[in-house]
Amino acid sequence: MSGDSWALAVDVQEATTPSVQFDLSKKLDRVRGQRNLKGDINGNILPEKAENGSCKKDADKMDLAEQSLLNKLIRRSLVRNRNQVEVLQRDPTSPLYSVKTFEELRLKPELLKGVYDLGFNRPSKIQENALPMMLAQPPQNLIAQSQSGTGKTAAFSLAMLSHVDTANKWTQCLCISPTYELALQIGQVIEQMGKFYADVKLAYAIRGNKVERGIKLQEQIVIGTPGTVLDWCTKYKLIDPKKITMFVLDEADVMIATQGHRDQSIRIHRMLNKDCQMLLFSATFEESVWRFAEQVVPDPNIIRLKREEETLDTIKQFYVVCKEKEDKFTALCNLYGSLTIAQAMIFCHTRKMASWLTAHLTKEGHQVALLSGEMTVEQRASVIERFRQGKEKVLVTTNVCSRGIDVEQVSLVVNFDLPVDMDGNADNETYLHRIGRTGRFGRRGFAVNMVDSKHSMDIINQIEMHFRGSQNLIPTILKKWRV
Ligand SMILES: Nc1ncnc2c1ncn2[C@@H]1O[C@H](COP(=O)(O)OP(=O)(O)OP(=O)(O)O)[C@@H](O)[C@H]1O
Repeated sequence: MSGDSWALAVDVQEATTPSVQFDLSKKLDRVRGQRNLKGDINGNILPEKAENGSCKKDADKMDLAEQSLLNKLIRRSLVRNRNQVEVLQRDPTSPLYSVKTFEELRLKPELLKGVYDLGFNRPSKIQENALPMMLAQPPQNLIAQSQSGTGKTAAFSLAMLSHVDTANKWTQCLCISPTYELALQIGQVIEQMGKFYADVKLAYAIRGNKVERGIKLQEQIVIGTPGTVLDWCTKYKLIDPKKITMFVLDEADVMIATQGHRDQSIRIHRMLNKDCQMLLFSATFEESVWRFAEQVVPDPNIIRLKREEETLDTIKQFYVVCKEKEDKFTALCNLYGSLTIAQAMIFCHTRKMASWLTAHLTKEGHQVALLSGEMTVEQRASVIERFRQGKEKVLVTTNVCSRGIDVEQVSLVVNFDLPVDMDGNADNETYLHRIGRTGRFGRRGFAVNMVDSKHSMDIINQIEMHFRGSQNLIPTILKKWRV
């Protein structure tokens, strides 16, 4: 790899507080004037006079310097994470801001206890706005958009828990989500929040869950993936769809836009009563999907973000220019120190690429976990659980994990392959969901994108253009730093 083959794109001004910014900007100014770079173990970038050394030597020095800089940014940001949530919840421009307390949202005492037990002090903006709409009488439909990691799952989980009539021993709330992992995770949130509400019961309609045909479920809430939920309603007759009074679509845009999911979701929807309350949530809604949702959901309340509000400015985004796959691998190895400061997720386009990358990282002596679609559900559940517990610090995966997965400690997301749609164009929605695996609920996060061709440079440019807005300019965040 030559010294010019890749460069870490760092926007120091965006990524640091004013005092740090000054410090690092000065370093960058010095760095920009030099060809050869060297970093010390404290993450300081030291300029060095040009020598007659080989390209390899130059590259090594630059790698160390760039890696050190990123390590330093991440370490600093993690230290600042501690008070971040409280500060943001007092900032009216933040998606975490609210004027109300949980008490003012009139939650049942059992649920208030559950919320506080989880360590939540105040609701986020989406929770404050959506909960009164979801709990209003007569019931109202809702299509709601809020940035990744801002508490949507908690919001609709509280709505379902508040909605059920515990005297009735049949399924009243049905929630569907696109993946097995996500359904499990939502179920865990409901279980935690409902910990002090003993009479509410929950069932998981997910692959591998053994059930007896024809015996109606007594659980008031069912959470599952569309195929299994459909089977439980039709083939196994465990749920009477006519008795469902609250229907939640999580990651609603993908449920509508992906053909298999859409067909199944529509079939489930058609079986429900006309007056069943419908709640659709996602961090992203492409224009056409939004229009479709408005047609399907009668007279909905709408909570919608402006394009420029969709990105979180607590997630700092970079890109690394590489030549090819092997070069990306070298760049990734150079960043490995940054990946393991907290936890990291690395996204690949295909299962094959994810396996290749995992095998190569392992061969280099790095400890990484792999989660991809061809694994059994038991294997997938075990991998995600180990990652959640921090047993593995780096998870290599595909789009199967791009949405919803909530692991607080993830401080870095790497797009080893940039997200593209079937036509090879930028998949802006997936990009936002992938990087949203970090920066959860006000925490700071980093996203590093690997660019290895003119095509992938075009993709980055398309993503920049898509999210360009007056407030939150991705181009200013995705500035390239070339040495
Ligand atoms: N009011 C709150 N106070 C503190 N933490 C909260 C609050 N609400 C949610 N959280 C935490 O914030 C994290 C993100 O919440 P959640 O998973 O509900 O976000 P989301 O909007 O559904 O994310 P995504 O768009 O990725 O699906 C979780 O760890 C959750 O426990």
